[in-house]
Amino acid sequence: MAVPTIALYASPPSSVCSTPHPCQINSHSSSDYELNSRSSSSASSSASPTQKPIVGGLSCLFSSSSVRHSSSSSFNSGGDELGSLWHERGEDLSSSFCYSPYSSLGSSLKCRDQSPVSVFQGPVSCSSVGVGSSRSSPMRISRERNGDLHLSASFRVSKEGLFNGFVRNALESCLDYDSPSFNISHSNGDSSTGLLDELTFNMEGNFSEPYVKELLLGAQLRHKIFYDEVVVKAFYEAEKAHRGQMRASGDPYLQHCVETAILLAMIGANPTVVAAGLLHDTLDDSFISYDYIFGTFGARVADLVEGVSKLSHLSKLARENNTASKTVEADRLHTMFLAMADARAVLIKLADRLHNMMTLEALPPAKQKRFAKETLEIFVPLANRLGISSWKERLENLCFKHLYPDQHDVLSSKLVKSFDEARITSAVEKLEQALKDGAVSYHVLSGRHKSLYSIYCKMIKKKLTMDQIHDIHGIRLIVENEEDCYTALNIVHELWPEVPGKLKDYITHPKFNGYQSLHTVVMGEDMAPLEVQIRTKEMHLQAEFGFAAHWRYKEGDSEYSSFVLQMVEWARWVVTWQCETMAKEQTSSFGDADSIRPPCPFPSHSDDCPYSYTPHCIQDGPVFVIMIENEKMSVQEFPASSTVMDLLIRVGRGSLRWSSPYRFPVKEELRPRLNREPVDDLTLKLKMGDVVELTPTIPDKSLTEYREEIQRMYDQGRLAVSGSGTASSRVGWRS
Ligand SMILES: Nc1nc2c(ncn2[C@@H]2O[C@H](COP(=O)(O)OP(=O)(O)OP(=O)(O)O)[C@@H](O)[C@H]2O)c(=O)[nH]1
Ligand SMILES: Nc1ncnc2c1ncn2[C@@H]1O[C@H](COP(=O)(O)OP(=O)(O)OP(=O)(O)O)[C@@H](O)[C@H]1O
Repeated sequence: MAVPTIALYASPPSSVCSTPHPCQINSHSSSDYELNSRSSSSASSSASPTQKPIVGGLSCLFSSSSVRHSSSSSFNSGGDELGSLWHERGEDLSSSFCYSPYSSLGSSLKCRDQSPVSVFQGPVSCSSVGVGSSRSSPMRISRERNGDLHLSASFRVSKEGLFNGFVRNALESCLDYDSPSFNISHSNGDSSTGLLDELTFNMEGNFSEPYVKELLLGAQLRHKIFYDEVVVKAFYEAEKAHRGQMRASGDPYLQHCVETAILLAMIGANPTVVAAGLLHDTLDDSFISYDYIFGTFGARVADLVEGVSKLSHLSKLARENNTASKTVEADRLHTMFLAMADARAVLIKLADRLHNMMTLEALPPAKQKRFAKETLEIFVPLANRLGISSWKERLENLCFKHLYPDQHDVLSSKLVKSFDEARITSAVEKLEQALKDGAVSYHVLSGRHKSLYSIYCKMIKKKLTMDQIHDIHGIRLIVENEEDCYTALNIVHELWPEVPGKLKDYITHPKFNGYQSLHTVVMGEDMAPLEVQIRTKEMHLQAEFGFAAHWRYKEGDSEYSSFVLQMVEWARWVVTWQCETMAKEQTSSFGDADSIRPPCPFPSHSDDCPYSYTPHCIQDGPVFVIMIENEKMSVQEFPASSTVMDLLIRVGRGSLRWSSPYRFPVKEELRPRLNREPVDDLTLKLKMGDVVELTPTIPDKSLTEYREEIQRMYDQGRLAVSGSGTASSRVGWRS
């Protein structure tokens, strides 16, 4: 059988996988990589596990046909062109896998009342187990030291164990994030429960179409948060706002809002965030105003929706200007996204994009590629930095599929044979028993499949065939102390034969970034390679949050300012806090958090704490602003307290003509615009995420004068008006 090769011609972002962009490697160059796989045609028809539609929490979504609403019209979102999409498949290939050691356990896990889960990338993650064999969710597996195997719940256990101390302290400093169900801010800054009364309304009769009710009931089946009064009310408002609007697929626009909100609920977002998720497009795409949302839901929801709208605007600007294709600017963009908006607005934007990517099929191929490229450049790094590994992997895999369909098909067909969920499950069980026998206690024992895109990047980066990648199946063990690491390593090597030359002792010889862990590769079941990582909880914290944080490791050799690091760290805390606290009722029964208390409590780290951050870094850190000059967009970095004048000076427009109070351009058209408003005061301080537009350089005449001149020319007959055509085609120069 002919061995297909991967043609390498497109570009994953260097900022995410520190892999050379495939586009930097010529197609069919010497670095073509053999996959030893079946042909891509057979790939596409085979039932690859990688081709299972992976929908995370969406696996038990009601079928779109049940809510299909016939209309041929489509609505184009203002904030994000993708807003006009919806595809009834609603799900797509992801190389995240759901594997369940006990099928009965797996099938018994219902999506209903899905517990919120932490969003952190880490040894374990979860989302609901698919209902029905063909729909599985991204999933990792873990075992606690008490031996209980957890699927969704296990995630909570490990994170609770590792981070509860941080979270508990974070709670005290982040009261701002309380659910509006209990605490809604009024415009005067007061908080009260007064609005709750207003929120009570009769759902019956509010919905003009039966599908609307079905949508809500479907969401409620998926997650109990959709019974929350604020969420139901947001659903109702979103329905009113988007009534009659359709996606390109012909499905109701509301469905996209609901699915975005479900994605958020599945990672543990609270009612405020889920409500904002439902309303996320209303400012851009409907008659609803900020004030209305503010008055109806309070400041928190309104600010989040506004934050998402701003992010949509910026991402559209970036997409149109291809800004994020430049590494430095992309990096600034990512930081700006995190810094300018509440991290939860970024979460909502990510959920919105994930659902849009899952339904990309409705767009023409050229647009699919454009959005996939932007997603890889902007949104995947954001998900990576926030530590939402399940979304990151799904976004990556979807981008991979649209940007490099041939490579994707080849690789996924190969993986039909390689991925073996049961292999990891059985390895986890075997090691667990051996650890018990050897009296080695542990905090977390977890396993994961490497994602399709991650495998692809690694093949390219290291010039490997797929068979040479040894960590497609991996398990990770977190133990109490260093001694246990080595004891556990011996146990692993007694269980399975070691692959020579693959043992790495980063405990005795830490990596330059401080990363510590023991790595070994063994020949596991069926003599397939299995990577085992063993570390202590402190080493793990360092690997997740410290200098050796996984997101930085994945982004490669980029240099980050301390500001960038602080922003990312802060955003990660906020997001984790958000999701952890929402799971309070779930977490109480799990784990002994105190046994793994982090070195110092969040948010007041000690000076030398490796996980420290400065909460108010925004005030001293640089400011990133979007500058649009001659219709070109760039992301500029300025020191704190810089003004509009500083920006003008940088671009060579800070001449006396601009700065003198007497010679400030009188004409509005000639003034720089700050967030769409003409600037009167050039000493205005720039803020993170500001958009500064510079008008075309017209040295002496204002646009008004030009208009007057054109009018004069017209009056003098130098401008001809043709007798036919549309208004826009009627005026032309007469030679
Ligand atoms: N967080 C974090 N994880 C790391 C770091 N370095 C390595 N890892 C993890 O350890 C795994 C294997 O790293 P190594 O044993 O050094 O292997 P390698 O030389 O990069 O290449 P392979 O052996 O081909 O995987 C990676 O896939 C990561 O999961 C780091 O600096 N930070
Ligand atoms: N052996 C393992 N057991 C459990 N989780 C792992 C293991 N190796 C990596 N992970 C986790 O799996 C997630 C996905 O990692 P991924 O496989 O994409 O990259 P990586 O293994 O960290 O790096 P690379 O591709 O450079 O080898 C990360 O959260 C990572 O920490």
